[in-house]
Amino acid sequence: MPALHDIPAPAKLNLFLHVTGRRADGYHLLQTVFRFIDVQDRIQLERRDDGRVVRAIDLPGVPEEIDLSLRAALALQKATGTSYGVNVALEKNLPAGGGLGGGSSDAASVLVALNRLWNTGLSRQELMRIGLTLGADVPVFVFGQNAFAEGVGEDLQAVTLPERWYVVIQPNASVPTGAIFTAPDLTRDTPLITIADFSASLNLSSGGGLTGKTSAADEVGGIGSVGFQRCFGRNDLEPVVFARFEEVARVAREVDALLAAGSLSRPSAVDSTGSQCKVRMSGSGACLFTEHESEAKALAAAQQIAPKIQGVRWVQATAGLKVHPLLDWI
Ligand SMILES: C[C@@](CO)(OP(=O)(O)O)[C@H](O)COP(=O)(O)OP(=O)(O)OC[C@H]1O[C@@H](n2ccc(N)nc2=O)[C@H](O)[C@@H]1O
Ligand SMILES: Nc1ncnc2c1ncn2[C@@H]1O[C@H](COP(=O)(O)OP(=O)(O)O)[C@@H](O)[C@H]1O
Repeated sequence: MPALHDIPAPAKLNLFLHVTGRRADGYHLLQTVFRFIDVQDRIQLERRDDGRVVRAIDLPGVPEEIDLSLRAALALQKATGTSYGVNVALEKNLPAGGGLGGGSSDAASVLVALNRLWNTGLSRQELMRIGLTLGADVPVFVFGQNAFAEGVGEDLQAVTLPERWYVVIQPNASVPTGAIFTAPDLTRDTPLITIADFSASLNLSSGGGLTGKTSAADEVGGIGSVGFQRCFGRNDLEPVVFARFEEVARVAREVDALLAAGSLSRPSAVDSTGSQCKVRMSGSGACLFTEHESEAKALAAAQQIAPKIQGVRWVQATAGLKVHPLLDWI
């Protein structure tokens, strides 16, 4: 039977995440930059002639009915009327519910790969539309490029990001996304920003900016123009998560203390006072990350964090990706 092996489903980070409003259906309007990173789930797909969608490997804690990799296959079947089915074997490496979009990425990779295996011939736009019915984070993984996102996360513009490495830290907590978005203390009125505002915060002197031009803000602020990137924006979900999950708040405090003491290999960005940017949460958490200018610095930081901060589930140094590995599959 035709099959596709070792299909990657990479994680994402939200470099910042602003909640700017709320729609009538309860979904929130966001502004965020999604960056793909080089840690991934892997998927094997075997085509079936009997139309069944079968899970070939159990995923503990995730029943079949909610498994986004299977739901994606069913959604593509429904949209195209294909008579094919598939065996789906998911090698899960990404922490579930970590704010790294693992389930969404699995769904996107299944959509893109099955579109090939089933010869269904849908366009990227059509696959993104199906993805959005599965979750707000799915379209960006089908889009395939690092992106500035608006709407509920589906209105995407590609961005070119500088080469960076990250340390991703998973505290011992699982954060339910829905409950964080409905929290009464979530602020939903962060002022809108533009891509140019974000671009201006990048290290333009190394050619990593989105526009390639030095902004007035860099020249006035000074720091952006001397080879540093400035901390940009914030994650509005962070205070809500920190107030409810003490473990996440504790790990963030302890990483920040290492940063303030200069014990961590220097991250890539600084704030307006010249201090290192604080550790930041991705999505609705619980994962936290720091950003670094080189692989060596990220590896060194990960090695320092792992023994000094007790009780974390996962610490990983990883590269930011230029594009999604399946970008040219559509
Ligand atoms: C917060 C983010 C940031 O990238 O990432 P994660 O933490 O999930 O990785 C996403 O917006 C999450 O996307 P995703 O996980 O696909 O969300 P969905 O399954 O569609 O929705 C989960 C829950 O979050 C709420 N939700 C989600 C997205 C959004 N823009 N507004 C919302 O209010 C939904 O109402 C739902 O209760
Ligand atoms: N294939 C999948 N992998 C991981 N989680 C999944 C999957 N399918 C459904 N889920 C459910 O989605 C929730 C969110 O998972 P995930 O997308 O990995 O994290 P997040 O949305 O925080 O980035 C999980 O808690 C789990 O119940």
